[in-house]
Amino acid sequence: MQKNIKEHDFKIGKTERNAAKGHPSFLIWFTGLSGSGKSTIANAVEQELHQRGMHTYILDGDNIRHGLNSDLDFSPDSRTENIRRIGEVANLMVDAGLIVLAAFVSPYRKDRDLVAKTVGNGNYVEVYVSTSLEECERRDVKGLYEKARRGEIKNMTGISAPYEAPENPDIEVDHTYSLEDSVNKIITTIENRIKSYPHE
Ligand SMILES: Nc1ncnc2c1ncn2[C@@H]1O[C@H](COP(=O)(O)OS(=O)(=O)O)[C@@H](OP(=O)(O)O)[C@H]1O
Ligand SMILES: Nc1ncnc2c1ncn2[C@@H]1O[C@H](COP(=O)(O)OP(=O)(O)O)[C@@H](O)[C@H]1O
Repeated sequence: MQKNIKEHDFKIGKTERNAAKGHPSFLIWFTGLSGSGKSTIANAVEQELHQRGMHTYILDGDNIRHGLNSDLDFSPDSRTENIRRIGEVANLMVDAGLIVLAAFVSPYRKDRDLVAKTVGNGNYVEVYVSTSLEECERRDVKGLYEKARRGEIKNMTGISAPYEAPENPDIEVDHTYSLEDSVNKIITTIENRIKSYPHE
């Protein structure tokens, strides 16, 4: 499909852009059930990074499922395509020099693995928000679980569609963590990650 396409050798690359911004760029991927806290935690982590002068961007359902992926539903194939496209977008943003925070249910392990491969494993930090289904249902932020239990929503993750938990996430937080504790745990890991990058 991609025959006859040759990449141009541009002179300004990720290395130059990271040097200009003063920090490395990578992807922080939040996965977990609906209502587990992905967006809330990603938002708080972004605020913390922003305060430290870092260049960030959040990808989540609001800016992706209403726009780029508005043609996709919640069937298994659509979810896979949703995550594949998001991985490609995140890769461009990481290449552009941003610390990207992505908050998606992303229920399939193979799809998350593809994202990690797309951005490069060294540029992928997986955060598993492992809040239990029971707690997510208790919160029922959007009323989706109640509808799913009534059979009004098909393919609801955790009820009538699968969620494959990460086997080896870089970070795991759940509802026993306060928001502040979750943010601190993630920021500590990110800071260590940044220190381990070669100074460019
Ligand atoms: N069937 C079903 N299953 C799960 N979630 C559903 C469903 N229908 C709608 N929603 C709402 O859509 C949000 C999940 O979208 P994602 O793009 O993150 O899903 S996925 O990664 O493609 O599985 C999810 O948002 P969050 O609550 O922010 O996770 C839900 O609000
Ligand atoms: N410790 C916590 N960490 C994150 N969110 C929490 C916590 N305790 C309660 N919440 C609430 O749970 C809900 C999580 O919703 P949201 O962040 O939209 O989840 P998701 O993006 O995974 O669907 C929010 O209303 C948030 O205020």
